[in-house]
Amino acid sequence: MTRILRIATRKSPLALWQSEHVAAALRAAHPDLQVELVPMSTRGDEVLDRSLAAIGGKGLFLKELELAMQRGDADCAVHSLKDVPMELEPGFALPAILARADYADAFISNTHDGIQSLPEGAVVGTSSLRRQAQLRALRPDLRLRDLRGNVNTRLAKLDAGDYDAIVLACAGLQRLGFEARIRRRLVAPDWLPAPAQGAVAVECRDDDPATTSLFAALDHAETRRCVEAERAMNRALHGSCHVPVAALATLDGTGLRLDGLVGSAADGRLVRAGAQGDAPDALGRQVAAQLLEQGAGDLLGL
Ligand SMILES: NCc1[nH]cc(CCC(=O)O)c1CC(=O)O
Repeated sequence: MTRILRIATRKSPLALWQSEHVAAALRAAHPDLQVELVPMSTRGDEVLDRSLAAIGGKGLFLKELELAMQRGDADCAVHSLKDVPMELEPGFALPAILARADYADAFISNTHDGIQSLPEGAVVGTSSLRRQAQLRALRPDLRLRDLRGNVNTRLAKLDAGDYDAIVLACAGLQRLGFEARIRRRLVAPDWLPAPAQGAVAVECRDDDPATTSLFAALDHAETRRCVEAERAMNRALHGSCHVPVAALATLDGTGLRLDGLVGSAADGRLVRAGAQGDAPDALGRQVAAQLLEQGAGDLLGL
């Protein structure tokens, strides 16, 4: 009998793209498997009039999908890993982390080439405290305005003239065919992405070995090592995707390198740290300790 595997997914164009991407990889790895999407709405999608930081609560984009898995209405869920809380809900696991796409943030504008060439007092749209802190550090004069909604909505608000520029993740833009809108990739040393940005993860119940085993073929070991280091750093800072914490781990012949920063969205103060190592978890905790030594706790209100 062919097994049917149901993937719970949010309904945004990006979430659907990512879930289709996972479905295609699953079908390729398991030709007999019948894969279906179960599109659902989450609280993070529905509450658009307040910033995510203001709504608070972890896992705003996950809860409804997890309930569907617990009810047995879906076997797994697909997420942008950067939206997944550092501590998973008990009873769940991440059986696959797919190969990372572009990790960088993108500067997007119809009129300007980069952050430094924006005119004095220009209006930049982003609701991310991490992006706000880094913008303030580079350009204290900018006027930062909230910008919520899915990628397509945010681009439409830029085009409507509400902002001089906005900042979005390159990965989402590339996945949705908007690569041409990227005016500049924002990269180190000036700029770091969110922990796990650009990585897609599959979540399932941890008591479901039949589903878990299907995903072994999709897991990308190098990406997993990098995002584990980034998430371990954020976890040690008690971070979520709604705090001004940025991190990027890279792998080369000599091992892992992790760079992190913590900032203040209010005044643009930033503290930075970086180290090399082999064990992702220990490296993440080491860089977090260095950040705390330099005063990150004050910036995070710890
Ligand atoms: N918080 C929203 C979110 N979650 C994941 C992505 C796309 C990038 C990714 O896969 O990491 C985005 C949009 C954005 O930040 O521009």
